[in-house]
Amino acid sequence: MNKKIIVAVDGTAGSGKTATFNAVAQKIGYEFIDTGLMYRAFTLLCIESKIDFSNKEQIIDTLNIFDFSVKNGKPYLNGKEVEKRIQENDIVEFINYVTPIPEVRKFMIKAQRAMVTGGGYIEIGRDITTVVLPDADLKIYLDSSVEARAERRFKQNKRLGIKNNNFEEIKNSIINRDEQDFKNGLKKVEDAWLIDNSNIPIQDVVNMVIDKIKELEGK
Ligand SMILES: Nc1ncnc2c1ncn2[C@@H]1O[C@H](COP(=O)(O)OP(=O)(O)OP(=O)(O)O)[C@@H](O)[C@H]1O
Ligand SMILES: Nc1ccn([C@@H]2O[C@H](COP(=O)(O)O)[C@@H](O)[C@H]2O)c(=O)n1
Repeated sequence: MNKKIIVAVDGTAGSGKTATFNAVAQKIGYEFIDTGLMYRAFTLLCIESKIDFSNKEQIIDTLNIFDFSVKNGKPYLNGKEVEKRIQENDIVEFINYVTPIPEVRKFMIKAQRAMVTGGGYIEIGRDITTVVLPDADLKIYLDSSVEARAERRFKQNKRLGIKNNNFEEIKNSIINRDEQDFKNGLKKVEDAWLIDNSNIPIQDVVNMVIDKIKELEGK
């Protein structure tokens, strides 16, 4: 019986981490953890709590009332399902106030590490290969051009009926999030497999990754 492994994935905003690795996890029977949902849900809680985002102490204090869970693949904030809400534009507008705060990252990293209790997990984010799961069996860094990412997000927002869907605003938002993510430590580590999917259909990326996981399971 092949042994399931731990897969850690980092990558730039909108590069396709969720769509690609959710599909991989479903096809091979792995648990899928999207750590970005936690940061988005926490940012929503800060918005709903009407805190002053320039006041770090208020953001840190909000951790005390932050209860996050995933049920049937959907994110829940303090018992309320928030899957579509946390993809709205105001989340991205405020998230860069939240993600650089060490106390917030420490809280999230502890929770994200505890979710992976052995083989059979795929965890995605910005600091998974570097901080959360540095000993993962397979590390992947997913990237695409800014143009490709903006185009995809624009089309995705249209499909989801997200309000105020503007291509240039999306492109600038991606550039700003990249800038903050790199400041927060996003990088391709030496032992990570770089996949640039700018011109690779998602299904081909899914198949490439599954082949690699199967190879490593058999070792
Ligand atoms: N290889 C690909 N070719 C074309 N479109 C893709 C590819 N991979 C993903 N997409 C599409 O790009 C969009 C963004 O993908 P996704 O939301 O999975 O990115 P992400 O990295 O998880 O984003 P975020 O960092 O904001 O959470 C989705 O519409 C997805 O279907
Ligand atoms: N491990 C992580 C995951 C995410 N972030 C920040 O949260 C933002 C939202 O994440 P998405 O994957 O849904 O885009 C993201 O832009 C990062 O700034 C993080 O810092 N660490």
